[in-house]
Amino acid sequence: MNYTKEEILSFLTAEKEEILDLMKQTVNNEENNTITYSKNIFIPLTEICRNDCGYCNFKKTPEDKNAIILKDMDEILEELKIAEKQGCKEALFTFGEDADESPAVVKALEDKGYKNMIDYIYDVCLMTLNETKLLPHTNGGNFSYDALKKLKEVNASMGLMLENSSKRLMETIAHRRSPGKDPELRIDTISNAGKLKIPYTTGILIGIGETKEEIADSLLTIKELSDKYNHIQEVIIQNFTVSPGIEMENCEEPSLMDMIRTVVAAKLLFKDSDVSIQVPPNLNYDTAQIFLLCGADDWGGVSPISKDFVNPTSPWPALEELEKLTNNVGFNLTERLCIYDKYITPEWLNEKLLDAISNLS
Ligand SMILES: O=c1nc2n(C[C@H](O)[C@H](O)[C@H](O)CO)c3cc(O)ccc3cc-2c(=O)[nH]1
Ligand SMILES: C[C@H]1O[C@@H](n2cnc3c(N)ncnc32)[C@H](O)[C@@H]1O
Ligand code: MET
Ligand code: SF4
Repeated sequence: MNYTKEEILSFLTAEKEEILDLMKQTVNNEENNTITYSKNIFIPLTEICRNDCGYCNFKKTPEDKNAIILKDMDEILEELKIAEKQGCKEALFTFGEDADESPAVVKALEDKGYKNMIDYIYDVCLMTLNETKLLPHTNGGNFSYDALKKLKEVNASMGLMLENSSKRLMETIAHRRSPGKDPELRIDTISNAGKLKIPYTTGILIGIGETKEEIADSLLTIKELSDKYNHIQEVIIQNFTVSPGIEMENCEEPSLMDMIRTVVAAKLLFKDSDVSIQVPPNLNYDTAQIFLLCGADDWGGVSPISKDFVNPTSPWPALEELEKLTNNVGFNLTERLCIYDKYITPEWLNEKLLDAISNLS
């Protein structure tokens, strides 16, 4: 639907009967009762990052003894093989942005015969396709048009969280040390992915100091990108989660009501667009079911073997448990690939990727 900013804002501030009524609107017209997830393995290629987000518990510096400067291909392949045995179908490569601005990473790349991070990521994804049945999904921050063009060849889908479209946040604890979180830059990356026809995942992070108006703007920004390029397969509504030691350790997590309102608003906005609304179950362990009643229809990547390195203190529910809690509120649970079915066509994928996908079934 095409809602105005005022209408979205009214969803984001709805109370009592009003929010219950909106929740009914999100679910009632649901043609099918299916909630999806992707069985994956999460592999961080590097923990070095040019940004330093106030909420981040992932990034490390080269001085950190345990930092992953650059994960070895052999090690990656070993992990992928274990994942394959467990039936995982997605290799989620998530890592710090522009890590090769750091001399420690440049050195590690040179030692392996690489000049830059993009060439390394490409070869890791290519290895994944050649040596395993898993499909790569890369989420590693902003990439240039040319880098995206290259990575498209070896990724079934890719992703980048918009986080929020507000420039103001660039002056706050959340993003003041993160040039890569400039919304203009993120919108450019997401647009370029659209121009290149890359099936794409994006979303917003709730509870990082944004106003409701800024949430409304962010959702409308994603809607505009989605309408223009049709490449947005899912929108993640992610709640900021405190973990010990982050700069925003003492900041408040978003309330359940605000998450409910945001999921409802996102669902209503994207209802006619065939775009999924994803809420990660591990960040909402006790309340996840409520979001299914607000129109969320995807749990995202769930891993039976790796942790969520971005939110390491939030373990995923076991798949049996996820199924139980999904069934409990009247929905079925179905596995999906990292690329949604409607994108599995030559318009979106090259032959190599189409072959890899047909080998899966
Ligand atoms: O386990 C996680 N998976 C995250 N994923 C993975 C995601 O749930 C799945 O890879 C996609 O749904 C594709 O199957 C992201 C993927 C993106 O493209 C962009 C952002 C994220 C964020 C997370 C995250 O914080 N934790
Ligand atoms: C991979 C994605 O994880 C999200 N992310 C980063 N740190 C946190 C946190 N503390 N809580 C929740 N989500 C977070 C960001 O949105 C990033 O883009
Ligand atoms: C590890 S966070 C996710 C990938 C990237 N660093 C970003 O914030 O967009
Ligand atoms: S959230 Fe991503 S971009 Fe921000 S510091 Fe962490 S790794 Fe870097």
